[in-house]
Amino acid sequence: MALSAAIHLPITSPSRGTRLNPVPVFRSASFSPVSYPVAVSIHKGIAPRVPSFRISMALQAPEKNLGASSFLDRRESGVLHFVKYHGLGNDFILVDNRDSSEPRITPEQAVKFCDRNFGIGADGVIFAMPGINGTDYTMRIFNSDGSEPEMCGNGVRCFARFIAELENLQGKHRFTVHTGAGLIVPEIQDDGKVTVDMGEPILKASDVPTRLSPNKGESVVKSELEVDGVSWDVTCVSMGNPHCVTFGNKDAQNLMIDKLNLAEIGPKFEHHEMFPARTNTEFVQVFSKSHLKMRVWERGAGATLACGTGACAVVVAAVLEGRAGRTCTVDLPGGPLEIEWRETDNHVYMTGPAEAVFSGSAFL
Ligand SMILES: N[C@@H](CCC[C@H](N)C(=O)O)C(=O)O
Repeated sequence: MALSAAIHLPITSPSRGTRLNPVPVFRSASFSPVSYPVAVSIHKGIAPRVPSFRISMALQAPEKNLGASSFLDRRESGVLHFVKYHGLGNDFILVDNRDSSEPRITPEQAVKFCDRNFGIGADGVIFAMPGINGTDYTMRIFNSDGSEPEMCGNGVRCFARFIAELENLQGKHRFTVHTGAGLIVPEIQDDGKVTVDMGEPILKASDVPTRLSPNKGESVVKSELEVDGVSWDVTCVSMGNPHCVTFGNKDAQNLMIDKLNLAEIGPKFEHHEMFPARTNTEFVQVFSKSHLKMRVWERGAGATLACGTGACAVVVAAVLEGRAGRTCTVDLPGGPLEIEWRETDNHVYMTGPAEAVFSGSAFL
């Protein structure tokens, strides 16, 4: 006998301040001889303002003896609850790790979860951990290749929004976050955007690190770097993580960045012998003293739609090369970031969006 089944897929939009304790996507199914609601919660729309809607449909299901302990219940013990966020398309799996200073998953598992075909799909996994040295929280991140970078600009904006949801905070909020790049201070604005005090850029060549010889004090500014038979002009900046910024090469003084074959040239910069810790690379086009456009090849993640630390490094490099002022809009494939390298404290400030996309549970 076939049963009539009503399936409701509530795609909810909790109001601002709804606790976002990651909840499993899959819940047990309860059955009766006549109809059964299957509560498959797709936690889409964690962020406010995402419209909620409901899908109902009827289907014919074969009669089965599905007891209280279903396959999905049994798998509950071996799952990772997560929330997926993005900052201008640079996307991350956020994990509530506030009860432990050990990441809940290994770098190898992070590689699997970041896979866009065989996993959840992301540029990295970010762990929200207890603070140390008097900070509110610690942020750690694994790139999609499993390596662990010191910092992530778009990631820390997502991190701030994630913490606000976990802690049920509303409106303007500021956190102190310990990272591999030291103290980072994100502040959620009234409009939901996040402004981050990214600290001071590091310019000393050996600290970036780069093996290129310093040519401006201890820094490397508009130096020649041979990549694949082409001589590029590069400036090396660390925002806690290493960046190599280029505005052109000997053949093309002003890059037309849309024409670049990033997948071909990017890895050659990333693995260049002049960068002992590998590097992120930004290719930049200047529209005006306050408007730049960049594409990025990220260390450990490849071509991404945005890179926050990269946009900061680009403005620092543009100022050092005399191409731009200290306050710029930087266009990235995923959208714009506002960057200021403040003269008074030498800190770089980044402002941009961060959005929750969905929550779920992944099998470990
Ligand atoms: N996308 C990030 C940077 C993430 C780390 C980077 N891939 C590295 O290895 O340094 C950002 O927004 O800053």
